[in-house]
Amino acid sequence: MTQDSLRYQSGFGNEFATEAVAGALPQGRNSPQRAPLALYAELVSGTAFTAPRAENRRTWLYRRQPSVVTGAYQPYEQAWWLTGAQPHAVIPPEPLRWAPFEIPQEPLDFVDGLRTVVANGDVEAQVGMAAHVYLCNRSMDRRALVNADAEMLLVPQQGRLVLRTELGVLSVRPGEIALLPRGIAFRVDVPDGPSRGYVCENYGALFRLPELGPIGSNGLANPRDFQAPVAAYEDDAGGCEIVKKFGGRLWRAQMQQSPFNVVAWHGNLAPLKYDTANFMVIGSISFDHPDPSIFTVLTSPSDTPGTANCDFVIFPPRWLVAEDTFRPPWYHRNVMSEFMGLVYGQYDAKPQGFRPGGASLHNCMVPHGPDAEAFDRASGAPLQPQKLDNTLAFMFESRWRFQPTAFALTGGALDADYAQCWSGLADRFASRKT
Ligand SMILES: O=C(O)Cc1cc(O)ccc1O
Ligand SMILES: [Fe+2]
Repeated sequence: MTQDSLRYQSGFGNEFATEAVAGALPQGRNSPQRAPLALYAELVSGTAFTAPRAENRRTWLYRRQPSVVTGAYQPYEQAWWLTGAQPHAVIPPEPLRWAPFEIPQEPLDFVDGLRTVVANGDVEAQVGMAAHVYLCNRSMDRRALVNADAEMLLVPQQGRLVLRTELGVLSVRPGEIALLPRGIAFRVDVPDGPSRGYVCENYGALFRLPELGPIGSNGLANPRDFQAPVAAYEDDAGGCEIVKKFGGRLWRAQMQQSPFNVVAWHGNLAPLKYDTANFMVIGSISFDHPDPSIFTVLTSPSDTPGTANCDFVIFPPRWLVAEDTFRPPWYHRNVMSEFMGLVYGQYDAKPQGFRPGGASLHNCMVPHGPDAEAFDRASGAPLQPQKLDNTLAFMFESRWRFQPTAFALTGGALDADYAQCWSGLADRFASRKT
């Protein structure tokens, strides 16, 4: 499947309607006595039936066989994919950083190549999230993944992904992201070979676009730039292994048919892709460095207003024009916890040690900010308009502290010298000058 052959429908949370075969969608009702073309109707809901209308998400599928034909499940071993906070975990109280996570040589697909870096919350309480990396070098072969625990936000860093989902196909390259609803089967193909990226597994409320407040009715991520697939089904009857994440464990079952057998669907719960190049960036045009919340692409709210279960924030190419201002991020300690990754280029607060494919973690109240080199450069730079170009960093920000996993702490990528990047920040208090 080439990128160009794919068609998409536009809009975040829109009521989509799509059929791969004309006449497959029932008209005027969802569940006629006999669905057209002898298809089975199946409803999948992403919110409670009684969720407020503005938040309600569900989709009707018209398929060759309903999902119930999947047989019994057996446990599936994947020791690297972890879920939620562990009761007695010890969380280092200092800033952490990781070198680019290496893609192993051994054959690994998306499921087997997933490595949890940090996690928080409780999947049973539908609270919290995990940040993973995927490190894979082959496509999922006759295998589909169903995550009943969470929706998944994919941030490719190396290599394009072709995501075949029950609702159709998305092609997602680095710089783009994909949002896959809880419970919808998908397969990940890696046409470029060794592939790496980040995953936010969101156990909480569905990601949505942030309120715009005084920004008005336009800006940041515009709804129409989100793209949903059109219905597409496989004819293949060669069988398929379903790997299911359910209650923090993985399970497998063998299906005789492909789960990608949906001929038509309609509704507002759909996989989506989004090109971050379409993000309309707001910034300071006078002075001071604004809070990074202006860069929020998607937010998963918690039950406390304005205090997210998870915000997905990007730091895309943009102009810096603020006058009499230290332009990179200020030194700070935040109540929210920050997991960051870099898709490409350099991040202005950490021009060196933070590298594409790596990550950093600044948990609740852990002090951080520009390294000494960035501080010195930005303190003395002439404040001409400056384009921060060829760069894309991002942050998963959560109200819940992140626990790094054993893979994160002992897997070889941890940067033992991270704190050294601030050691050059000497006390230069002017009154001590002679
Ligand atoms: O720590 C970071 O690099 C992320 C970040 C960026 C910014 O511009 C302001 C605050 C913040 O936490
Ligand atoms: Fe920060």
